[in-house]
Amino acid sequence: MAQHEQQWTAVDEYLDAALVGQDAALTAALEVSARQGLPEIAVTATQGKLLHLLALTVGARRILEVGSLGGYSAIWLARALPADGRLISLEISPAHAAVARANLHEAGLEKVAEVRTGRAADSLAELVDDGAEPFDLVFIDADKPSNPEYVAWALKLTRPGSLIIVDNVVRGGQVADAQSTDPSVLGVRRMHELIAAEPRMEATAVQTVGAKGYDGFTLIRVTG
Ligand SMILES: C[S@@+](CC[C@H](N)C(=O)[O-])C[C@H]1O[C@@H](n2cnc3c(N)ncnc32)[C@H](O)[C@@H]1O
Ligand SMILES: [Mg+2]
Repeated sequence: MAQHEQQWTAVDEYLDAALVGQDAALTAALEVSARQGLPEIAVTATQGKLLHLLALTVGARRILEVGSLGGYSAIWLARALPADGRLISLEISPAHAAVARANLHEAGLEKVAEVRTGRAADSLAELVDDGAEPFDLVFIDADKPSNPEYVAWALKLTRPGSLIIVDNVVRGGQVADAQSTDPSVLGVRRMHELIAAEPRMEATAVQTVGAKGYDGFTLIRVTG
């Protein structure tokens, strides 16, 4: 690991200890996910807590997540919901979805959180067809080439004032490379073009470093 990456990880460890703390359900969720062979690509603890605090700050009652993996970020988000709130998380892999459901159950969140298996594009279309109530917060963290599509669906499934958060938009800095042919970089760049051209969205992005490397979030407020 390069020296700056060691430092980012050390700072994440310090921040976890200083501000986040240990949590049995979240630790267990990561342990179970690793044991089941899921890739270690969940958000970090400091990022999970950021999602949690943002959901509390917008008073989210309904949260939509695209990309569950083992349910780690879903636990952080669902814990911000009131008792009658709802989190729907979309996951293509039946194996990942099963781990996420078990982890949400172990965290005592099975009454508010649901994992739907299938291609997110299909599940999102179903939510629109079913006339789902608008979501207050959407967290997009699945296959990056589909980001433009996911943001377009999220706009249909939210209301003015909703917050949409997209993970992994910096990609180690590759996002700034206009010549990149990487499908994930292209997905993020096209998503930003779509947002910039959409009068019903206002957005910014933050670059992040930490235990999971150099990346970032795009934050979108739905304005109309
Ligand atoms: C980065 S992981 C999600 C991490 C999770 N949000 C967390 O931080 O704990 C991305 C997930 O998206 C899922 N995924 C990939 N393509 C998908 C698709 N087309 N529809 C739904 N889920 C998809 C993957 O199987 C994987 O579990
Ligand atoms: Mg991510």
